[in-house]
Amino acid sequence: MTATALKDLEITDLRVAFDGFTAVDGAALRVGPGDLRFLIGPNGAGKTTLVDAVTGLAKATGTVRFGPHDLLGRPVHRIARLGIGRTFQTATVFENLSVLANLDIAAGAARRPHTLLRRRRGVPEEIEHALETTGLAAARDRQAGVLSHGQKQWLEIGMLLVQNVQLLLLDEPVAGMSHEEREQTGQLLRRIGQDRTIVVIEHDMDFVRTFATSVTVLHAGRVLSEGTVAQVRADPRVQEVYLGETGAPAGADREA
Ligand SMILES: Nc1ncnc2c1ncn2[C@@H]1O[C@H](COP(=O)(O)OP(=O)(O)OP(=O)(O)O)[C@@H](O)[C@H]1O
Repeated sequence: MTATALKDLEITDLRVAFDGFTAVDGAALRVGPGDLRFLIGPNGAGKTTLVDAVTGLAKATGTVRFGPHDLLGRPVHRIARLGIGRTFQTATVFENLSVLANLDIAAGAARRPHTLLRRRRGVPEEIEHALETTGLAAARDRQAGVLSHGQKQWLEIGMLLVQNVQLLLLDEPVAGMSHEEREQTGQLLRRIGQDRTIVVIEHDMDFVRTFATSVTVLHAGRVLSEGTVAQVRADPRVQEVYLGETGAPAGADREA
């Protein structure tokens, strides 16, 4: 297996059912590092459920592999230990703690017990690096609760970076962000996506157009179309169920 394939996410025939309702119905996709993949589609298409299945939160059948590892059937914490992390639509940071403390706790989850016991002087290198990468270096001593919406999302991404996450699944990271924050988030994803595998669920088509290198369109739990932004926008099936001829999402309650 090549170094790149070691970080490939490969999903085949994925199915998730809730009480007889099939939310993901045979979805398949493959994505590797350096490819900023966006997962788009109407409300209820199964995007979040697909990510839940990859991260162990939803019971699924089919296969989900990350590099050499089969993920289905593994508990959430074991999947996390394989270097797989996600963010949710609402950032989950410790609001009463500083940015630095949040990163330290996240890094602690990935440290070995003997390293945890050792007294540490200064800020560990991986935390310093995450502060720089996410643009939060100047905000390191601020309480997470007073950060802007965008900064909280970046902190959450930073918390994944210090855990050395190699596959990131992000659920609508720019929802509620200012234009400038969106731009900064896109640049951040480009930076960290060079050597990590990233899948972003997104409704904001301006953001998708600017930053996606490839797009998977999900509809009714299946992959309807896949390709570059231009290719999926030109696909009549995508126009019919989601984007329309103007490229604006239909059937999504958030506007681009
Ligand atoms: N725990 C659950 N129990 C029952 N049905 C669920 C559950 N989670 C999701 N569903 C249903 O599965 C379908 C897919 O939901 P999902 O949240 O994955 O869609 P989505 O594409 O992420 O939508 P959105 O863009 O609105 O976030 C929906 O019809 C939803 O109501």
